[in-house]
Amino acid sequence: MTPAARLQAAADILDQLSGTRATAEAVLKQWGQVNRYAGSKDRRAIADRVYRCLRGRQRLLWAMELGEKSPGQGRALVLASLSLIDGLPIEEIDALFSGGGYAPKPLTAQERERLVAGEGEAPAWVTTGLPEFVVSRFEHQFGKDWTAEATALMLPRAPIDLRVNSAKTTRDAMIAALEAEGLAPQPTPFSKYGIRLAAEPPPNLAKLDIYQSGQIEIQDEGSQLAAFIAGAGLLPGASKVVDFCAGGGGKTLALAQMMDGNGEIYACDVVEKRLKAIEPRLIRAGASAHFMHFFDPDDTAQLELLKGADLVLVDAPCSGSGTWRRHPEEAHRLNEAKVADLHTLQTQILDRAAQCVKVGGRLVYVTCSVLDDENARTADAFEAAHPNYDALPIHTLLENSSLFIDHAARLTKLAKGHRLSLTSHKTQTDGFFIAAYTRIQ
Ligand SMILES: C[S@@+](CC[C@H](N)C(=O)[O-])C[C@H]1O[C@@H](n2cnc3c(N)ncnc32)[C@H](O)[C@@H]1O
Repeated sequence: MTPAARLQAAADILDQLSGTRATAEAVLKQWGQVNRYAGSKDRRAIADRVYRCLRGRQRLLWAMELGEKSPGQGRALVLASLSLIDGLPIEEIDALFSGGGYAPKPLTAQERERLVAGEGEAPAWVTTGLPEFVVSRFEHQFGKDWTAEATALMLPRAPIDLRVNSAKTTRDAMIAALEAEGLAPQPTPFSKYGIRLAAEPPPNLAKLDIYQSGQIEIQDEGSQLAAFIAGAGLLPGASKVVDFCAGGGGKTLALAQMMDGNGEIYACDVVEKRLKAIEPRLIRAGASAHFMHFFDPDDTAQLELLKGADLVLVDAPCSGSGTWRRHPEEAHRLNEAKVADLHTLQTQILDRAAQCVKVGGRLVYVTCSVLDDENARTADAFEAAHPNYDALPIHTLLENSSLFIDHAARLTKLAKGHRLSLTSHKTQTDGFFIAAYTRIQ
């Protein structure tokens, strides 16, 4: 493909994305399957352009004087990205937008005028890339750090983190194996089982033997820490662990690793299809002895089966705003009404999950959101409604986490009592919120 044809493809994919709920990754993959003539270099260049446009979306739309819902955004985003992000002069853009062959149509007079005018004085929410309604929340939550927090969350491409399965191998062995593949792995700072790879060039991990044999899993360090903090000092040893919102099983697997073959883990979710995805992962990781369970929120008999747990982890459905550096397209699909609905759902789920913890047992609430509506506010609501739970200070968990976590003192400093927020700015992880409780009666 010519560079110009790649730009047209990126514009088409961006248009397709604005009319779907699918992730950018899925749309790009599907495009590659349909357009077989595109080689791997073409696909990489197109994906790179799409992500540049998604990360800079607010700023680029602003410069082209387009609103959130204006049609024809794909072409405008690509044009503005060439000018404002890549710094191409207008003559070079003209040469690419020639209209010949598979190249995009020539610039209109209006497009030319906007490109020449540049972006002018854009307000902060435009330059940080946050959705507009999130800006006041960030200002309130992070004070003077809010732009640094927003920029770290929205603009850079996130690295790829792996969790090493200690039942099968060691981190040193996996670092050596990845180096032998020509990659440049680094140990993550906090998780003792974490390895970090640069996002570029994207490594094809699924083809590696160490992946296929369950020695490594892809999991952000923040997600590893959430599981390791939840089980700190309790695992291995606890006999009944419930992963109440197990989804695809990222944290189930990390908990299984901590359990080291002891006890039973109940992986629950309301979406059976998601749970099914855990099975092959558990088998690959050598943790297939753990029990899996489909959970219907209206079925009290199922809830009975889960009661008496030593640990219940509620990795609740949330906006996923802490992962926007990986899924920039999701940021612009969120709105205030959805956030309010999520807060209500989270309090309902916590209320059910709390019934499953035995007296003396532990409940840990986790989100991959950076919004107080889903974090502090949901925790406040839970605490107000459950006087039978005491706050469990994060520092006591971190003091008992040395099997799994390094530099715990740095994390302790970030904790506020029994609550801990990880952010892309502060911990170079996806954004996570963790709140821990002990059931006292
Ligand atoms: C953040 S995701 C879980 C991610 C997963 N724990 C991991 O680490 O890969 C939240 C999950 O909660 C599930 N969920 C939604 N409503 C639920 C409910 N009422 N009870 C239990 N799970 C629910 C969703 O289907 C989704 O899989």
